[in-house]
Amino acid sequence: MKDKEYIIDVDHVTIRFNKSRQGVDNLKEYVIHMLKRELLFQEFLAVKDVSLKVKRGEAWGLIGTNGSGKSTLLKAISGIMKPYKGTITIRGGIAPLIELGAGFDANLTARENIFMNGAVLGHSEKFMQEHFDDIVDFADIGDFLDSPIKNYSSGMKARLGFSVATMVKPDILIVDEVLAVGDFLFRKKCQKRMQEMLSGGTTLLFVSHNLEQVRDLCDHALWLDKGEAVMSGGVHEVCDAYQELEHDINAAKKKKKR
Ligand SMILES: Nc1ncnc2c1ncn2[C@@H]1O[C@H](COP(=O)(O)OP(=O)(O)OP(=O)(O)O)[C@@H](O)[C@H]1O
Repeated sequence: MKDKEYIIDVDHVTIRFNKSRQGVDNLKEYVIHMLKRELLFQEFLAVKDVSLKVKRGEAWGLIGTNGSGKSTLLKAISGIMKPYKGTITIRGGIAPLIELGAGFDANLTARENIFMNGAVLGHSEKFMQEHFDDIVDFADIGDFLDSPIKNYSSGMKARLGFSVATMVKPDILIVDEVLAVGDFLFRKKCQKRMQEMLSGGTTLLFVSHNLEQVRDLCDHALWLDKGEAVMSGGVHEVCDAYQELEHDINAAKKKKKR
């Protein structure tokens, strides 16, 4: 297959952070530490030499324990951060739903935020007016439409974010754990909308600790552990292997406690 047929092509990507040993709270402290040469660069690789080739219309689940690099990889795919090594090629438009409330101004109301988000996404006011009722209906935020977002619960923020991001069918939808805060009914509603988008040809990258949801929605999975790709392939094969290991670790912990 020619590489061009991949809508997302992550090729041997490494992402590096600086974990300096000193906690620095302000510029004065920074200068003092720097002068004392205490502020050493401490390299930390959150993603190590990971490749991920996704074809148009595929749905990939990213799984792994806390801190395994899932969100960091998604941020790099969304263009929020640059890889230290390797390349990422994206052939389509992305709707990233990565951090709760990202893209919203906490001091503005939901109504104002919907229009502001639309403008950021390049939609006209007329277009937003046409879609406004659908967005509000799906988010089901009712009486809070004219309250500032800072007064919203995390579930309400997730509803609004999901509703805005999926208003127009994107080529690629990235959903990172934001649905975890939504209630059961809302999660079901989102799952249905994601399934409809998948049937319509959207490509999905989905991070969740809920493996049942991953199995339901995705056809492929990538398992990350401490930044490394442990396994990638069919969703059931990868989830089975991951759950087997989880089961073994829990059994070993129980044995140790006895
Ligand atoms: N801005 C940052 N600076 C330094 N280290 C970071 C930064 N962002 C993430 N990390 C570190 O990178 C590692 C991977 O984090 P990441 O959020 O990608 O993991 P994750 O698999 O999404 O975890 P979770 O399941 O808990 O959401 C963690 O050890 C985290 O502490």
